[in-house]
Amino acid sequence: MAGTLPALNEEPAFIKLQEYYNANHKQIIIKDLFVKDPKRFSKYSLRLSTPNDGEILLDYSKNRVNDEVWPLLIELAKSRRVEQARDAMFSGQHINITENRAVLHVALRNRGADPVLVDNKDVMPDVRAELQHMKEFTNKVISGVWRGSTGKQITDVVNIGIGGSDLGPLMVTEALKPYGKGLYSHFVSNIDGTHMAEVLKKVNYETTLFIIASKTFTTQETITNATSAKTWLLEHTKDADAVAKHFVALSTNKEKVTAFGIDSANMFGFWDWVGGRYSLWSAIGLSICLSIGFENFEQLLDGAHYMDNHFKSTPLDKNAPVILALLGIWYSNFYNAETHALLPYDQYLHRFAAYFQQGDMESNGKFVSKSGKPVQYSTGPIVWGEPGTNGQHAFYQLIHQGTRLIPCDFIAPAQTHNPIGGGKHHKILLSNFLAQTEALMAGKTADEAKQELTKAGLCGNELENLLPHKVFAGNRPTNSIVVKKVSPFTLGALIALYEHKIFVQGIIWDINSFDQWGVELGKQLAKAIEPELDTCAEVSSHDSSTNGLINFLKANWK
Ligand SMILES: O=P(O)(O)OC[C@H]1O[C@H](O)[C@@H](O)[C@@H](O)[C@@H]1O
Repeated sequence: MAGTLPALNEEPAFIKLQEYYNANHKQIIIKDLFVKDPKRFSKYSLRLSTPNDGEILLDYSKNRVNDEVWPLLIELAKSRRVEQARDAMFSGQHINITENRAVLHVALRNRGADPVLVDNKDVMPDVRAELQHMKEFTNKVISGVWRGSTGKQITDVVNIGIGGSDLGPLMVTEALKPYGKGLYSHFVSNIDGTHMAEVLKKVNYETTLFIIASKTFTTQETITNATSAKTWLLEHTKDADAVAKHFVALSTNKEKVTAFGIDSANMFGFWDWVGGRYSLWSAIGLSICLSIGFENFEQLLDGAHYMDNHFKSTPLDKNAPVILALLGIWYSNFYNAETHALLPYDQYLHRFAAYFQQGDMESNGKFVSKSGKPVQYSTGPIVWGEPGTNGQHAFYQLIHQGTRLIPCDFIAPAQTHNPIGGGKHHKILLSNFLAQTEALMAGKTADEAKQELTKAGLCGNELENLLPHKVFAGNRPTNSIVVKKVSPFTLGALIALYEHKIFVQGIIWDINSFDQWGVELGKQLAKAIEPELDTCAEVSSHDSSTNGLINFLKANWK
């Protein structure tokens, strides 16, 4: 396990970077770096060959990084003991210190024969047994052997979960729709009854399977939604035994699952060393299996395992997650970038940014270091994004010409699943992806803009007034990640790439990326407020704003 680290801002490698930044950052102009170095692309890009799914290209050459900064960033990773921390995670040490747990989502996709030890016990036999259970169940449901209580084949699967028990399965199910086996997938997460009500309108009780996904099985939203689903089913069937045919649970909490009325034979388990936001590889992935079939789910695991091996065995300067992490640190901690955009040029990846909002912000949204002291530097960025080209017509204006620096990751597949119009759509999509990264980097100078305006027939005051609005400063950094196709394998690799990026950043910032105490306070207060909503009397126990809001709602909800 890595020893105690100095505060990041006192780390010699960090101080060196700070000095370098102070003296030189104004001269780091990406487009000039390309002119100076014809080999820049090959120097600052990686090609990872997968066994069957082509190459994954990571182009990080369009960044404000030169041959002097890069070694300093690598030195920072070394001095923060990233390699030792990585090995501590893979070897099952209790790196989640506030919950005293190992962090071993990598074991869930350990496709080799190696044991993975947690507290001296090999967890792999249990992992494999649970996968086998998922496989058998998936095959039974898809083939129609598993039937509803009235003997009809299951047609619809409703995953009821929230946070890590929703976002991963939802994102992957959407991303891998072309691999669908014919069942309709639905996801209910929000406590807002509208979410459940709208799904129930679409499904038939005789042919619907509800998957109750909750690591703790105590999450208010999920248990309330699950109870409403059960009530709905029983209103339709009047047969209490129907629950066994229409409800399964994914959880670490057998006691609560049984108390809810789900037979433990219909429960798929996992372990406390699987964090919610890293759990799609566990039983929480059952709705993914039911959507794309178990073999494709295994491909997803294989892709993640491939990236795990890359992360484990590649020197830091050629290590894709480390590279992404260091670039993020460069912009967050030196350029004061506050956000990071994830921009997939693939409609199937439309929930990718939402998924990594939890992955990144719940992991690295921390203000104290592992030792409990407030940090004196920025930690996790605000992560956001939408698929291209939609985002271009919404928020790219600010990325191109706003006052903030927004590092962006562009993610694109070389091949589409839907080559409609003879491939025309995909060609246009890809040209937009390429144009955006080029435009963000190169910008448009006042001279160039002037020439354009002159050509368009403008002159005099009219030209001079418009000119400043037509200038693009450029030098806006982007990474481009290109896969051959969004397949189960490449998606698995892509997710693991970002998981490990988040891990590396957490290590450099010296924070615990694996707890989430920040979600607790709101939950506690909501529990206290709920009974206050039951009474008619005006409330005066809070601050005047909260009292005012409660009393307004009470006066208006009938
Ligand atoms: O799976 P569960 O236990 O229902 O938790 C769902 C979610 O709850 C909280 O918001 C957090 O703890 C998340 O990390 C978690 O994913």
